[in-house]
Amino acid sequence: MQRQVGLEGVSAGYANRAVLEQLTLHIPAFTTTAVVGPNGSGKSTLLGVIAGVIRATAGEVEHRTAGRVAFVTQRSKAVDVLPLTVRDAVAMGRWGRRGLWRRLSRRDWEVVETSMGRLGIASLAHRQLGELSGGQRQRALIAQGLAQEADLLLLDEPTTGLDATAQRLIADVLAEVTEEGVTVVQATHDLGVARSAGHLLLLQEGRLWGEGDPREVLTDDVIDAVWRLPRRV
Ligand SMILES: Nc1ncnc2c1ncn2[C@@H]1O[C@H](COP(=O)(O)OP(=O)(O)OP(=O)(O)O)[C@@H](O)[C@H]1O
Repeated sequence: MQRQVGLEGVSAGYANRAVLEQLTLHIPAFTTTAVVGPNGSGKSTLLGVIAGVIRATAGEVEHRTAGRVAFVTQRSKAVDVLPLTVRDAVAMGRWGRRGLWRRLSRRDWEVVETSMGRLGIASLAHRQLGELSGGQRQRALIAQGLAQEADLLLLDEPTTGLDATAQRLIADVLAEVTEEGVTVVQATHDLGVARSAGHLLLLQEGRLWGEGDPREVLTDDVIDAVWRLPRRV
C-alpha cells in the first residue's frame, strides 16, 4: 500500500487553542479515507493541516508527491456573496493551473463541463451560486474541487444535509475518482459512509483514537466510548 500523506507527531491548532495533539497517521494513496469523530474532535483542523492551510506547530507532514491538493469546505461563505454563476464558480477550480488573469483554454472549459455533469448540476450552470439550495451549492463546490484535477481531494462533510440521491451520487463520483488515481479524504458524520471507506481515521478531542480498516476500527464498543452522551449537570 502506497502512502499519499504521512503525519508524524503532528500538533496544530489556532491562535489560542491547541487542537490536534501528537498525531501520527497516514493516508493511503488511491482510496478513500474517512475522518470521523464527535463535534469538535478536530476533523476539519486535520484536513486544514493536510491541505497546508493550517501550519503544524510540531511534527512533520509528508506528502508522497508534490501533486495538487484540492480542499472542498462548505464553510466558505465568500463565494456566496460574489455574483458568480455555478459555471463561474466551477471554473474557479481551474485558476490554480491557469493563473488568475489568463483565459481558460478549451480543455479547461471541457473539464468544467465534465465536472458539473458528474455532479448532476449541468442544468444549473447559469444560476447564481448565492441563490442555490444548500444541497445544490454543496454539489457545485464539489464540482469545483473535481475541476482542479488534484491528486489529493480533501472534502469536509461533503454529504451532510444532502438527500439520499445526492449522497449516493457523490459516493459514486468519489469511488470513480479514486479508480482514476485520485486519493480522497473526507470528514463525515455518516458512519455508513465511513464503513465503506478504504481507510478510517477516528479522532477524539484532538487525538487519534484508531486508524485502519473501518470495519475493524468502528466496533460497537468503540462507537459507544467515543460518542458517549455528555453528562448533563
Ligand atoms: N478558526 C478557529 N479558531 C479557533 N478555534 C477553532 C477554529 N476552528 C475550530 N476551532 C476549534 O477547534 C476545535 C476543533 O474544531 P474542528 O472544526 O476541527 O472540529 P470538527 O471535528 O471538524 O467538528 P464538527 O464535527 O463540529 O465539524 C474545536 O474546539 C473548535 O472550537
